[in-house]
Amino acid sequence: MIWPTAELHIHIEGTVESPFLVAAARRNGIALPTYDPAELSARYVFADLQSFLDVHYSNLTVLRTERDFHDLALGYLERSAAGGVRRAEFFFDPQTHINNGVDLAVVFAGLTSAVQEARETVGISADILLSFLRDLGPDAAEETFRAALPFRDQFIGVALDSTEIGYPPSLFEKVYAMAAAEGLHRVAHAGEEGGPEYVWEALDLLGVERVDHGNRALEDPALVERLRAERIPLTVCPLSNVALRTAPPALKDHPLRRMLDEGLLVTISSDDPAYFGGYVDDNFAAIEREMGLTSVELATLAANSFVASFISDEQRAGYLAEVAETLTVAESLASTRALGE
Ligand code: HPA
Ligand SMILES: [Zn+2]
Repeated sequence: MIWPTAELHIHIEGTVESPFLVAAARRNGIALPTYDPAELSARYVFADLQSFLDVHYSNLTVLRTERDFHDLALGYLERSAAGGVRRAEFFFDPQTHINNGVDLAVVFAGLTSAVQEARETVGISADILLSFLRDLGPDAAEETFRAALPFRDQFIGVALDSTEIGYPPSLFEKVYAMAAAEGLHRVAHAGEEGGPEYVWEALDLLGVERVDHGNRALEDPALVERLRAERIPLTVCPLSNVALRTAPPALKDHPLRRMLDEGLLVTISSDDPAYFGGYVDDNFAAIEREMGLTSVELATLAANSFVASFISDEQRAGYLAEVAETLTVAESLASTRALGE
């Protein structure tokens, strides 16, 4: 079953599939360790977040031109639309590209034209979140934010990613206040590798509307209560967590089970699908298969994604009706199967 969903935790740079990487490297004359896409993908075995980020940032030197960013984002939007995604709110890391010598105007031009094209061709609604690299520190984030202000109408919010431990949300209070003053949405990665205190800080000091990952919030009962009471969404990425060893190796042991049981507003996303084994539909298929989630639970996750997304109430109502219809179909298929057994 393909569930209609909103994908809320997706790094556009993490959608750089190996064949695309090789093609862009050849076009732009950038050296890669190998030009065999299968060999590149075979190297994607990670011990933790940092070991992934090292490979990821090294790959991203291939992205140079407006076309590169356009084709990357369009490829993601088309692929995810085919997997049921109706709405995507994707991150990009401006600092990575600026540090690679690419002008911010080039990045925005490519991404924004892809968003427009995909809306027309495959009917997906998408918006862009500007994400700061926490390991480059608060001054760099503020400088990046000021550099992005001329493009204010091309992104709807700010985010925080990269190496978590040692770079707590508190460092970024000022830049988040600047974003709030601009009327931008605010989200942040917290509790992926960092402890519950990172999630508290993201809520209390950055004023985030959603927490990206948030897995380690479960270690603190008072925090779980806060997330539940305030209906704060967690954008959970099951296949990413297994690949980066931030969850147990077997999906059946993933904290998603407890999050659902605790009544948290959990959503499912793919994070960096080119590296972690799949897109949102692949994540749904994996949790259904490995965790034995019921159709009602899968529908809840799909509905939660629209509840948590930055869309109008009218759009939300339309998407939620679609989730309800899909649940009806899933349940009738299940009862037909049961009758045949
Ligand atoms: O999962 C992630 N965590 C932090 N930073 C990232 N940048 C890309 N993916 C990630
Ligand atoms: Zn992420």
